[in-house]
Amino acid sequence: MPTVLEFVQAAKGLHEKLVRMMAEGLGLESEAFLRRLLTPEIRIRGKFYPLLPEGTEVGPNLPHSDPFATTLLCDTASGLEVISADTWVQVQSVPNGFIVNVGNQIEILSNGKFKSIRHRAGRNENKERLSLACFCSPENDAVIAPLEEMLVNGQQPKYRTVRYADYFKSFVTKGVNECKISEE
Ligand SMILES: O=C(O)CCC(=O)C(=O)O
Ligand SMILES: [Fe+2]
Repeated sequence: MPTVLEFVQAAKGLHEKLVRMMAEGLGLESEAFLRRLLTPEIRIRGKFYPLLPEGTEVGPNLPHSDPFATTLLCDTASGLEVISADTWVQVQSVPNGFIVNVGNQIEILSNGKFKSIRHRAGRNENKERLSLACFCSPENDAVIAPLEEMLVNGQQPKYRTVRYADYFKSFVTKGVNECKISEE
């Protein structure tokens, strides 16, 4: 099998395993999220961040949360930043490992128990950086809404019901920077 397809298959397996563990972590049946996401769709995107001469002006890296279910990211040097207590914190690159972002779809399904992390991608100040992101999405026709199991003890849904393809279209139209999860 070609290497890229093998990689995508492995990423899909890891995504499914993680999503099962997340459901179990909330005390739900292990398939509770996957049943709603239907067949996961995986897209990969590579980005190269060159080492730039000192003083080079670069545009801002847009803060955003990923519109997918999860993002699995590997990189060759640190550069991703996440917001923590109103401060941007650089995420340590993990050699031969993945950084896992919870995406908006898991936040919605869990009715906000899992937070889709706000992040921005950047260069490393000291060396060039290559990142490879695996975006793991629900199927286009998947209907995403807070799971009924999350609406116990009077909990109200914090997000409206969306069809994934419509959600994604709105995300792309508005631009990552302008979208709030509940509006997307
Ligand atoms: O290149 C990175 O570090 C992450 C890129 C990213 O956040 C994205 O493509 O959504
Ligand atoms: Fe992202």
